[in-house]
Amino acid sequence: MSAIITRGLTKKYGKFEALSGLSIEVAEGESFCLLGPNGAGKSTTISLLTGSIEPTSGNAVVMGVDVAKDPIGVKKLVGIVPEMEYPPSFLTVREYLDLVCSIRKVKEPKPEIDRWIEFFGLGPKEDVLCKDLSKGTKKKVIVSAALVHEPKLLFLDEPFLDLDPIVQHNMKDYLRSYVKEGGTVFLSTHILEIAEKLCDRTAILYNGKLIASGRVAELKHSRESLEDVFIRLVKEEGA
Ligand SMILES: Nc1ncnc2c1ncn2[C@@H]1O[C@H](COP(=O)(O)OP(=O)(O)OP(=O)(O)O)[C@@H](O)[C@H]1O
Repeated sequence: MSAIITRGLTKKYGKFEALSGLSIEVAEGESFCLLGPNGAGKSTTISLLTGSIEPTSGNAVVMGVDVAKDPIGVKKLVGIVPEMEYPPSFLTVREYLDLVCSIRKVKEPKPEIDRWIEFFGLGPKEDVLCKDLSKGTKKKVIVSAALVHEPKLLFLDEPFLDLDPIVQHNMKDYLRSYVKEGGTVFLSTHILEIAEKLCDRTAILYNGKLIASGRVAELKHSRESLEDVFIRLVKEEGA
């Protein structure tokens, strides 16, 4: 079954088209990477797929749910790490994760919360108000909140930003095993080295348009890295 299907997905702000007729399909159990220069439309795509904004035209179906018709229904099924989001300043780390578990109706929240607190080394900070955390620690809390209800599909918008190299490494390992066990990852990142290691397929956006998509290996010429592919395709498009 497809985890994500979009058909002609378009978002306009006035006359400006932030996303133009995106049609893609992501299978369950796949690790899919959305790439593109600044302003290409990556966050717009994730916001449309998670029901945070409405499309101007076209449609998206996520885990069998039509996003425009049931945006709340989609949120229940997926984990989301938005690009720019901080946990609520007035809650401690544990209180926030507790709140997320109760909203997502996690049956046994404590072991789940303990698991992510341990994974991200948040133990010494679990009773600290989120407003008093460092930027990277806030990111760890946001990622924990996306994972704590064990969703089958993860939307990750620059999830590695602000995380130290050890945490990035552990996250990569976790995401690999998550996909191996049947989870689906939809990742947007500028860290192409990570994208190359994690993703089976990719789509590259430029000025809101899809300029390339396919298996990472198939987009490469001979010895190219994903970074080489990205720079070549974006330069060709720009020219
Ligand atoms: N609310 C808005 N009103 C007007 N324009 C917007 C709005 N939100 C996004 N845009 C524009 O849509 C385009 C795509 O933005 P988006 O955030 O999706 O890009 P991105 O690929 O995620 O970029 P980055 O890599 O810099 O995060 C940009 O030109 C942006 O300025």
